[in-house]
Amino acid sequence: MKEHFTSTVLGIPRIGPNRELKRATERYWSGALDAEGLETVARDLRLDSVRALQSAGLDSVPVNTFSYYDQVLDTAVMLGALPERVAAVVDPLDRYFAAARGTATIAPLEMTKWFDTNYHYLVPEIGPSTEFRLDATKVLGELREALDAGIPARPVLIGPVTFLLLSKAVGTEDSPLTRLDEIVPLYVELLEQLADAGAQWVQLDEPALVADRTAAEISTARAVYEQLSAVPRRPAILVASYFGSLGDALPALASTGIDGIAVDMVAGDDVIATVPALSRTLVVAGIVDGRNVWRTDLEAALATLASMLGSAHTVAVSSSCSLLHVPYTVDAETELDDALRSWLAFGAEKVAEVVALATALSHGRERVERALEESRDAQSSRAHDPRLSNPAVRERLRTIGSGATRAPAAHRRVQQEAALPLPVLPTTTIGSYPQTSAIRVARAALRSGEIDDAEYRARMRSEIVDIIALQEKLGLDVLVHGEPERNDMVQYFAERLDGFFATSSGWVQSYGTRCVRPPILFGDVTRATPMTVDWITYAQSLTDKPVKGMLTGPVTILAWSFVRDDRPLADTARQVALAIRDETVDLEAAGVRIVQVDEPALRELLPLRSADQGAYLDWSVDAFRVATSGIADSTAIHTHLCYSEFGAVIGAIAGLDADVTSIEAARSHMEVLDDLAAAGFELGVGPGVYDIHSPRVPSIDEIAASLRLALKSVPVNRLWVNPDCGLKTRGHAEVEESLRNLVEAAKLVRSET
Ligand SMILES: CN1c2c(nc(N)[nH]c2=O)NC[C@@H]1CNc1ccc(C(=O)N[C@@H](CCC(=O)N[C@@H](CCC(=O)N[C@@H](CCC(=O)O)C(=O)O)C(=O)O)C(=O)O)cc1
Ligand SMILES: N[C@@H](CCS)C(=O)O
Ligand SMILES: [Zn+2]
Repeated sequence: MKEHFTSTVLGIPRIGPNRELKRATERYWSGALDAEGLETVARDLRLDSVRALQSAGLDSVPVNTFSYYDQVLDTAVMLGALPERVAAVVDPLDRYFAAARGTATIAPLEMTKWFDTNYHYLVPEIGPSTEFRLDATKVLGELREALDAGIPARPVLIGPVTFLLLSKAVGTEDSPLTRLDEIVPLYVELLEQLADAGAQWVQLDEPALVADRTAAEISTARAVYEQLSAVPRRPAILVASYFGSLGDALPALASTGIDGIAVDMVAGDDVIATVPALSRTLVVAGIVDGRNVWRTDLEAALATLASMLGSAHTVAVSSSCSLLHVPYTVDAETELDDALRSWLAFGAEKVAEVVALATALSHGRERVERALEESRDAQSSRAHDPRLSNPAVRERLRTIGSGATRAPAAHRRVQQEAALPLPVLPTTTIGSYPQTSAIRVARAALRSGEIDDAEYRARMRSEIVDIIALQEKLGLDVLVHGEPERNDMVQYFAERLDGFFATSSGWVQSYGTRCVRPPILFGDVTRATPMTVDWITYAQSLTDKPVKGMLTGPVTILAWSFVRDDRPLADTARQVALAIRDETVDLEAAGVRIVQVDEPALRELLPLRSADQGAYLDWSVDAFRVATSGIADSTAIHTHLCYSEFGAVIGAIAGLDADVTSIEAARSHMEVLDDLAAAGFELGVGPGVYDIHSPRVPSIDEIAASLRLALKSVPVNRLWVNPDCGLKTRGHAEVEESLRNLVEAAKLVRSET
């Protein structure tokens, strides 16, 4: 075995402790900062991060986990696999951003969920025109930068199998995986270049191996790593898995000549002792949770690690996955009470936990007695805190039981048409209108005390006046209030529910420069007072057209929060559902006739292994039904789904039993409609008729063509007309033009029916 290390993490956040990279990149895009200025910000952030990891005591430090946008896009650049359409952009940085975000004339790469996280990657397009060619500039640069600073740097790269499994075939039916024999030689060349540059170890990430894989795919992975490990001049190879168990891929990888395997001991349950070949390999034990924010129970972790050592393995301690998914440090949180603070570990605190565990393994637990004691105290404080348990909500849920349902859909439909007549092909939007800088500045001013609550509300009301006026002018049929008052569709609710607390600086990258501040769900969840009724009723007071109530569903609230790990997720989902149910009832009592309950993350939480999916779909559908079955038959429930390949959840979408489902469909050319029909879906549906992820304004003809296509799969009396998703990231001018065309297209197609 090559000389091994004892402590590491698989990756680190990169957006900057105060979102410095986000701000610098957005300034570069707007022309306010040049490329050199942007690179200076980036280099300073990289060096600060790796120096902090070294001084915290890690003896192997990941590098090349920095990215200007996304690590999968970086890998595509490294392999020469950008689509031909961006080649016309001469400057490499601008070409990179063109692939990520598109330009006025170039469509960007598709963006999709990174496994079951709230991070999104760009999907490489592999086809006949792809000519792979190695360009290792980025990784070699970041390696050199760290080595020059005296850091024991370990370059991190996406492995070849995962890269191709995450790519999509374009212009061919052949799976990208058939191109392995073209990219493996590039990885061989890369290993040689990294060795020459002084890398002792390299990390090749293969998270795709924790999902269900065929025997053929696993033996392909084995063959790849046999080939790579046979390279004579190379760094030691660590193959990293995360987000679940490797299962059969573990013995397959262990049988090759690789030097280390990282296993996720939080989300996975691989049993190291059952794979004898692992005794030749460094086992990098991902025992510190890289995805949630709870402090590690160090005693329990030490016991697990000791049993691995007992079975004669060489072990290094690590995070279970990259720390990209957690905020930088708890130290930045100024508004937490001491008890809550003591339960948490963000990025920096997780690194300290890794170091404490590794020190205990190498030098004995007495060296870290203080850390062990603090960990024990935190476990005990959390277990006994009265805020964690609310007997009333538990009792309420027991009485609701399972299987909450409404009357049959056909009956509801009659009631709803009588309560709220609408034209055929009703037009609507998904909820949010542009979150302008004026809105965010007002919110920042409220936080800093520069304006008071009354002034803030007045400003938001004035936004709502404008948004309602715009929709009336455009002639939309079902209006929304535009969500100006929401910092985020999950955080807004979490800030108003008991059982959650919000962070002040806990930013996590969602995609590109877009970040979220996931709230922390720590105790039983209840709703003290209505959360949205004032805003919706105000919007309704401004118009005779119906305004939709707008809520986020229980599964999405959980998916985009850090959730408690001391209760089953299914129970917590039902508690959140009850809070949303109470809100639907209050909206209805205030005269609202349509309540939309968004579940864009329904697909995201789907377990990666099919064996676990059925149980998840059961409880997630049940939670939605608990949330939406408290109202009269005459009140319509709408839902909205996006950001997904819906395949495995199509049946569940039907199971939600929402009266109308708006669903992302523009990019898949309405294919989802046939899938829904095949799953027996017979309710209202609003397939998105244009993609809101791009500033491009769709023409009337284009939208009309989408509607005609949709009408081949959905009867006219069930079809709604709406964009793919909310408009919060778009600008006012393009929104107005796009929606004008949407309304015109609906009129045109109505005249044809
Ligand atoms: C639909 N999506 C969402 C996901 N997850 C969520 N939790 N929420 C989502 O909506 N996952 C899947 C997708 C991902 N998509 C997006 C899209 C857009 C964003 C985004 O725009 N994020 C914003 C931050 C949003 C926010 O919290 N805003 C706050 C704070 C705003 C702020 O930064 N204020 C400044 C001062 C004001 C100024 O000068 O502009 C400051 O504090 O310094 C708010 O509005 O109050 C982003 O900017 O990244 C995320 C995911
Ligand atoms: N109502 C939300 C859904 C986003 S998925 C919005 O319009 O932004
Ligand atoms: Zn959406």
